[in-house]
Amino acid sequence: MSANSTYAMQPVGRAISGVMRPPGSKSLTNRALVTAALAAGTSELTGVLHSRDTEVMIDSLRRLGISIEEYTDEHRVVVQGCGGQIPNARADLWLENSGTSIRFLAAMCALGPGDGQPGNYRLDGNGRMRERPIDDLISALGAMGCQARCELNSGCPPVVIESTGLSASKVAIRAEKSSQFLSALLLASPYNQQTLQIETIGTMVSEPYVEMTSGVMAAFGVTVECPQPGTYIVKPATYQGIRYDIEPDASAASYFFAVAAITGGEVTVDGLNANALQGDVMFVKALEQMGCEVHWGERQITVKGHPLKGIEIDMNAISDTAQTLAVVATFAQSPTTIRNIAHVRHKETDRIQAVVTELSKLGIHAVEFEDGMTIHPGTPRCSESKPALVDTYDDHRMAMSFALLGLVHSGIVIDNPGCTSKTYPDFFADLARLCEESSSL
Ligand SMILES: O=C(O)C1=C[C@@H](OP(=O)(O)O)[C@@H](O)[C@H](O)C1
Ligand SMILES: C=C(OP(=O)(O)O)C(=O)O
Repeated sequence: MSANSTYAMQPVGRAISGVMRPPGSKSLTNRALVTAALAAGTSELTGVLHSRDTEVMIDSLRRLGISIEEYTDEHRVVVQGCGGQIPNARADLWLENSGTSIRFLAAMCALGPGDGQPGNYRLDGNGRMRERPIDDLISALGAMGCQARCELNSGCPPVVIESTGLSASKVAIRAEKSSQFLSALLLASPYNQQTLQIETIGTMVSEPYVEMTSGVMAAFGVTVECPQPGTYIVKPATYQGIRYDIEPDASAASYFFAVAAITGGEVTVDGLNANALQGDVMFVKALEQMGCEVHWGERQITVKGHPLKGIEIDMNAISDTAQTLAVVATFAQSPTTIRNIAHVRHKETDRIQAVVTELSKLGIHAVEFEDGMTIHPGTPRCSESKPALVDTYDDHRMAMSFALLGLVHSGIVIDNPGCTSKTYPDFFADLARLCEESSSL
């Protein structure tokens, strides 16, 4: 799909049922790539996501001198770890608009080449990335003994890191804008020269992602102690190369669960369960509150759609699914209010503003407030003969969530559908396949 194309959705006119397996988790793929790159020995990662966010990570790790073999058709990569000593002392890295990549790699670069010589690295991204904050992480890395700065003094990328390594016993990090700053520090922390105590300042957002980070680190042999909320202790250690299997992406799964919710069908997502490392599996609890039936299996989760009622919900912990829920909310019998997601204004776009703007353009009543939005039930003011173009703001989650509207209502056209390549290049093909297979059930 070219950047300028559009995708005209076709309403399905019936309940959609079926089984889906979304591609591998972006968050787990990018964590596992970093831990495998820093490990001693070889790692084999399976269930890997191949998308722009993981491509920029892999390309950057290679520029740092890490050897990575990709077997794209098998969703598998083999990584030769560097044991914590970055092979190349200089590199220019392009992270496009991948928050996980730029933040995790900034902390990794701060480890330097490990031979006493300074490493010199520059990390940059696209126009939107240059508006996404990173200064809280840069300050923490600076306090741990490296020269780290935002090149344009904007608090955002580009970032320049000069470092001979990290050595600190204690560091504080703000995690009110993004949990990725803390995750980045944790991922690099086993190679800090002393036992490191990290304290978070302020109220942390997106907390399940920090547990995910500890979970991946544990799989590669490093323990994160958490003696009390907001305190993390990591001892000097070396990740050990392993074979590691990545779960399907739970945020991507939210679109398929939503299909069941809005069409009254039954959709099963394979490869996820209540023990998943991804907090976003809990999106189905929001659907349950709205009236859906949820079955938690050992290796799958099923959502069955029923008439929906509006809810009040705090989505701080699962904010990547807030746009999905906002679209589902238009199908409910009463309004839904989503709160405590002010941090989503710093993502691929200002997601609160984008959702409210696009719903309002469609004639659906939606109200924006500082940390969330209220969505009223409604039907888009468009039809086959009078289609409506939904702006997606180069945000994959705007495209994937607003596509749902077009499964039920006529005339929904998604602008720049190719933006899903950030995390889910085959999204529209997979959605069409689910609908086709459902008709033959
Ligand atoms: O650590 C991660 O893998 C992520 C953390 C979240 O970001 P914030 O912590 O910035 O909310 C989430 O939105 C993002 O898609 C992935
Ligand atoms: C916010 C997202 O990504 P990132 O922060 O990794 O760019 C996302 O995938 O929704």
